[in-house]
Amino acid sequence: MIEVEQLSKVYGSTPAIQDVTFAVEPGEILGFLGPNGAGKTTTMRILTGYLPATSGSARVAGYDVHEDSMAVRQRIGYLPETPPLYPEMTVEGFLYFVARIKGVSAGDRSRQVQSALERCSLVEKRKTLIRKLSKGFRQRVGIAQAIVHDPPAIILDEPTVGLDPRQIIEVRNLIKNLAGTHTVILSTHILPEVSMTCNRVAIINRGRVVATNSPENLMAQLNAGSGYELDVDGDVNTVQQLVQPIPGVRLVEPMRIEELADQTLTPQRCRVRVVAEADSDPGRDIAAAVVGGGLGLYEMRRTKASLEDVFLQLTMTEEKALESSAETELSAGGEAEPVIEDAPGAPTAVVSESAESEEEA
Ligand SMILES: Nc1ncnc2c1ncn2[C@@H]1O[C@H](COP(=O)(O)OP(=O)(O)OP(=O)(O)O)[C@@H](O)[C@H]1O
Repeated sequence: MIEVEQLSKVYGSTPAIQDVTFAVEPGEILGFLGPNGAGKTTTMRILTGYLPATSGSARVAGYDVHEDSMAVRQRIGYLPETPPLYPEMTVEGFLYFVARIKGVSAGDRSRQVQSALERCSLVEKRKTLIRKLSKGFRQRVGIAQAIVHDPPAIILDEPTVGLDPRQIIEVRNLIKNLAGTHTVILSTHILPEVSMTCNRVAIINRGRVVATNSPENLMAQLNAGSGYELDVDGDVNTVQQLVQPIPGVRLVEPMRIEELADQTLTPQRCRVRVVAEADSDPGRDIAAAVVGGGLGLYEMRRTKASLEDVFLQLTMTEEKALESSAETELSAGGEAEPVIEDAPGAPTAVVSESAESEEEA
């Protein structure tokens, strides 16, 4: 349904994405996952026909996004990070308006608008002015405008940013319900969003796709190690100095505030996550190092490898490879790092030779 091959975009002299290749099968939800600035929005905007690529090709339902951009726009629903809503229109009036400009025939409009209202749980708000809606409801209107013309493909860019936890659950359920009847790309930097909503994930880092697969296969493919969570009477730096050198330890990092169930931390106490190398079990040595270093160990528990571990492993692998490739290039002109992909890439026609900045199609 969606095929992206060797897609690149250069802004001025800055490459935003390079040789991005992936495919999304009909009915599938693909999580497009990457840190800030990785190139997600650039890829989504090329796919939706709003931005020309510098090279490579992308097709939606068989139509080239550059050559047949009108056909693509009719077959794709797009929720940008900031949905383009008209605040002075009612929800229903806005959806009728979008249906009309997306080419839904007059005879079908009423049925399609009603269907979008129902799918997005907006029936009770149909007569409400958009400016009077909460952010969560506005996001639903954003999704409703993306699906009102019943497109086979839907692209959602960071659909849950800024929502409260209850709204996040509702929007994720709504997205899951689109699977099967629609092909969805969900662009996000939120890892749990991908595990909860998507059957496949493409990880993008620094403009390059570094892996595409199901989350489970990615973990198996990379043989990601398990890990530990530690609650320590000591500061993070000291824990890192004690634990990082232990054989079998890949990474020691502080846990983020939102992952912590309580707020009992003081400057003298920290929680850290330790990611272990595959096929290693350094738990005993970690406990001994912490206690032997004079720190109190309140709690230590095993954790299973997560998508986050895979993400860290992939992005760290690439950063290390980039560093070593830069070093090699300085001395001898070396090769770039390998990437892990299940979709074979093939060189394709150049879409546009221009290296423009900030322009739109
Ligand atoms: N119009 C532009 N002109 C110049 N550079 C740009 C432009 N838009 C994006 N970039 C650069 O291209 C790279 C990719 O940006 P992009 O917005 O696609 O990333 P992203 O993964 O969507 O990030 P975020 O999650 O922060 O939105 C970044 O380095 C960004 O600074």
